[in-house]
Amino acid sequence: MFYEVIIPAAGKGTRMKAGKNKLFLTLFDIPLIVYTLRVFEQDPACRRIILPINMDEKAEFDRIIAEYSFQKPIKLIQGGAERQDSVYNGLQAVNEEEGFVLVHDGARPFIQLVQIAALVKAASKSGSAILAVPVKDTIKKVRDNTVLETVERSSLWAVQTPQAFRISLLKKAHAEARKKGLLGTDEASLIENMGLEVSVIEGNYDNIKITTPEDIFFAEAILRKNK
Ligand SMILES: Nc1ccn([C@@H]2O[C@H](COP(=O)(O)OP(=O)(O)OP(=O)(O)O)[C@@H](O)[C@H]2O)c(=O)n1
Ligand SMILES: C[C@](O)(CO)[C@H](O)COP(=O)(O)O
Repeated sequence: MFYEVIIPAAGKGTRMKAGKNKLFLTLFDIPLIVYTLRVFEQDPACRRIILPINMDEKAEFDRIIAEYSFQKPIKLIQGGAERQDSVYNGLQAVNEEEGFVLVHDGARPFIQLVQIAALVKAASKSGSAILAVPVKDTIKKVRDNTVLETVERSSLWAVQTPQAFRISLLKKAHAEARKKGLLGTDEASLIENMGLEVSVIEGNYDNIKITTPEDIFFAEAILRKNK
């Protein structure tokens, strides 16, 4: 099953406190975004990469793409104010109506091909599929530094990317969200908003999103572990 992947890469990396797009930070001297791009470069099922970026950073992305000799088509497009806007803009570059599209955070460099294959297979059946891992911590709702309630942990999963969708379904969900002014933190929530089923495939805990400064150290530990 072939697919195109949208890799949102237009964020500011505010929580990383690096003063620049965290995707340009290096892990053992290689930019974070290179690790993510390499996975899809190596996946024969991936036909094309669509990269929503801040066009002010285009020269840096062009330099990285040239330096690391990516051969697969990578289409740079303008990202948006929110991650959802960047993905929406990316969808406008997906020409087909049939087939599948994946959305994967540029900030998740450790996705593995075997997980992508399982995800696409699940999406081919249900139309929508996400990777997630069971929550390990106790989760509580808190307000004003006071516990409101403890959330039953057995049904809680920490959601990751990629998320895989039938193209027509995701386009409809984004259009519906725009109409309703709905802003979700992932694509699956827009599908759920339409009352549609989303399959969940268990991923692994290595597939972290590099978000805050300590994640760089976790990332380098994962790279050392997987060498
Ligand atoms: N307007 C945005 C915001 C985020 N992203 C991308 O979406 C992914 C996940 O977002 P996140 O981890 O939140 O990245 P940032 O938005 O850069 O981080 P922060 O929220 O700390 O600023 C990242 O690859 C980021 O580049 C994007 O393409 N467009
Ligand atoms: C899509 C996501 O990675 C699933 O966990 C997450 O919601 C992205 O959140 P962010 O704040 O945009 O990084």
